[in-house]
Amino acid sequence: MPRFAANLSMMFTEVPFLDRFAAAAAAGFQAVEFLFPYEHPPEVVAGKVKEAGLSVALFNMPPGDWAAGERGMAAIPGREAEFRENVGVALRYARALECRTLHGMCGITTGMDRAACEASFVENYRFAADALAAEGITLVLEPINSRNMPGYFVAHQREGIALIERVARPNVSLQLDLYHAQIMDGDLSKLIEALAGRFAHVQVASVPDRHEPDEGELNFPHLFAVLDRVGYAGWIGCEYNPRGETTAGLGWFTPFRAG
Ligand SMILES: O=C(O)C(=O)[C@@H](O)CO
Ligand SMILES: [Mg+2]
Repeated sequence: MPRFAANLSMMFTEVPFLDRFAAAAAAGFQAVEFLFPYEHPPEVVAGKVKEAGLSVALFNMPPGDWAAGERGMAAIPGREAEFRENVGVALRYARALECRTLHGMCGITTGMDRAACEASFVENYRFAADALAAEGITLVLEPINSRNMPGYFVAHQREGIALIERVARPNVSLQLDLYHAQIMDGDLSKLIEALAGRFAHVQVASVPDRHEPDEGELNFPHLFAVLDRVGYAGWIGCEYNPRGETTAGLGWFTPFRAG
């Protein structure tokens, strides 16, 4: 049975960030994920998580200057000191939120020397993985489609796997976002089977419009069954932009609600 985490950066945006935890719980979610919690102190976010009785499935390490177009720095040569400092920041939040999976965004690497970017990525991910291992935290790498994020360091799932193999740390894994995977790779049933055991987090949204997983070119009941069949027992993040009001679009979730 798939287990879904509401993505609070995209869902329940009718209310301020700190109120989205209660809204997700009221809608029947038992877990949440979000991009960045850093505008609020860790203990404040942790209080909201606790009050709502939720688990935090995933969040991202600080990405640099998001408003200026930065999308992480794990693969940006020259930004190693900042990346490493951010490991400490993310770790403080992960401890407070009891979150065991962190996504380290890599950056836009257009025009940069690929070998230098890969070398920086491997060293940065090793550093982060070693720091997080002591806390039982897994670091995940997410390939992101080149239509929504042109120039992002990694766009294809198998490219992500090859990079993870180079990092060679047991607590580094793939974040399999089926929205990006469909756009860049396709053949999702076989892809999930081929990657089974090598992804630690899954995300979903319809393709091409990134809405609820009940429309578009993907057959979600089938894909959820494939994830079950290959033994994936982790969270599935609902990283979609609701078509309208968030709760009005949750019909697809009714069969999966707990209780
Ligand atoms: O865009 C996505 O997909 C994500 O999962 C984000 O964490 C990265 O922008
Ligand atoms: Mg994603």
